[in-house]
Amino acid sequence: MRGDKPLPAHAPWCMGCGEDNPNGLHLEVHLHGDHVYADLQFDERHSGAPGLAHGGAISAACDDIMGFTLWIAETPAVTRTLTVEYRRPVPLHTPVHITASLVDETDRALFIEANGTVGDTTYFAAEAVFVKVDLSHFLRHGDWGATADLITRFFQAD
Ligand SMILES: CCCCCCCCCCCC(=O)SCCNC(=O)CCNC(=O)[C@H](O)C(C)(C)COP(=O)(O)OP(=O)(O)OC[C@H]1O[C@@H](n2cnc3c(N)ncnc32)[C@H](O)[C@@H]1OP(=O)(O)O
Repeated sequence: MRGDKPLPAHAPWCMGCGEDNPNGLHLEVHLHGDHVYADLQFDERHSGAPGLAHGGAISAACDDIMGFTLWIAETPAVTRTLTVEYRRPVPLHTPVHITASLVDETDRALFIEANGTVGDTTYFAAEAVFVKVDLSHFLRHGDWGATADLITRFFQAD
């Protein structure tokens, strides 16, 4: 059983967890046992209907935290499908606890679930399939320096 451990952001400008992205969600993700978690509050940068979080922002939070189960799976992978069930509207400036865990795995695919709660109530839940990729996936689209930084962040939490 792994202890509680902070994980590094995917990248400084990552919209989900990057510390340098002024409009990001700034997720601070921890590994705890067989799951990862973060506590966040949506604000006006993430609003949809007045006073409520945008569905896309909620989806982004799910996608990003699921991207931290890669430390559990110990493999790079990217989102192939993501389904979000929006059970209740999420008010801005409200503490949300979000968790994600790896529920199954094949040679190429990771099956991941996420859950967002306010208090004891689930406000949203998500399922995703991530497909394992090798590092060339990132090198094809990012510059070498940024990709090296990504790889360093991925392995520094070991
Ligand atoms: C340093 C690291 C840091 C890691 C840092 C990670 C950062 C994460 C950030 C958060 C997450 C993101 O935002 S990720 C960004 C959003 N996602 C993307 O940009 C991905 C775009 N899509 C792609 O690049 C591509 O479609 C891939 C790589 C996902 C897959 O391409 P492909 O390899 O040609 O795909 P394909 O052959 O069809 O499928 C591969 C295998 O997966 C299986 N598969 C595919 N879909 C499914 C499915 N729904 N359910 C079951 N299995 C499936 C197939 O059967 C196949 O198995 P078999 O027949 O081989 O057995």
